[in-house]
Amino acid sequence: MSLTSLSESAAHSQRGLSQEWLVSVSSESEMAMVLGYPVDILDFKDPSSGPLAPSEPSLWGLAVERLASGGPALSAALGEGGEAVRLAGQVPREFGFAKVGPSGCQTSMQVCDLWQSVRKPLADSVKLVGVAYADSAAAHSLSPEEVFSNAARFGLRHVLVDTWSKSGQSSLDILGWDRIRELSSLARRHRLWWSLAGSLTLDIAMAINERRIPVDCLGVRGDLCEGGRAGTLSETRLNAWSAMLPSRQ
Ligand SMILES: O=C[C@H](O)COP(=O)(O)O
Repeated sequence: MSLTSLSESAAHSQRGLSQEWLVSVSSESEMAMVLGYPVDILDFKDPSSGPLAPSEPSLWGLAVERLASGGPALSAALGEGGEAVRLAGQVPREFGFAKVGPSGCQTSMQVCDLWQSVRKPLADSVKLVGVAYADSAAAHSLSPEEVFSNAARFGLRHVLVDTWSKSGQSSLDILGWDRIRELSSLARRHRLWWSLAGSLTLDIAMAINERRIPVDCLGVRGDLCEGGRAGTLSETRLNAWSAMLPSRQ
């Protein structure tokens, strides 16, 4: 869909997005820009270095200073494996969430060991989010269904489905509607808050709502940028998404 038709459909549609909205930012200036929009979760990552690559921890500290008097919940991408374990202790206790990638974890024991190692140095106030990759074979990781079940058994309350390859294929392209609906049921059954991300577009977000699939949060980066997810955030695209969040206008 072109940007013009995107804005038109947003402006004229009676439909809206009912989920929480997570937006990933990579710099102080992007953070400042996004704070002008009705974002629920401000997520920090370095999109040019991988699906879940961490931004500089100094940016986390700046966010805490900037949002001392309130604002969206803060989230830090910690990367995968050992990198996440090393960084976990630096996540400020004011952050709401820390996300760890499961690439290379091909058994329940491996993913639970990773969560255990990351959770230990995390402040108690920071909720650990178990990430599942839609393209799990490419990431050499457990499937989203397996991650959800393990997360529930391990005691996590938050999971996020993302894409590992960032090849342009969305989570929907990879999983299809039936599997997304089943993941939704699985999350409900396990009482997990779940977020869907992975090259989501506004069209996909609207289709999720039209189909009334219970997703708690939609995570976005690429569709808000000019020049791909490693490019720059676009006010036009942020406006188009915001216009679909009528309850928060
Ligand atoms: O956590 C959410 C991700 O940053 C989504 O990134 P993406 O929309 O570029 O796949």
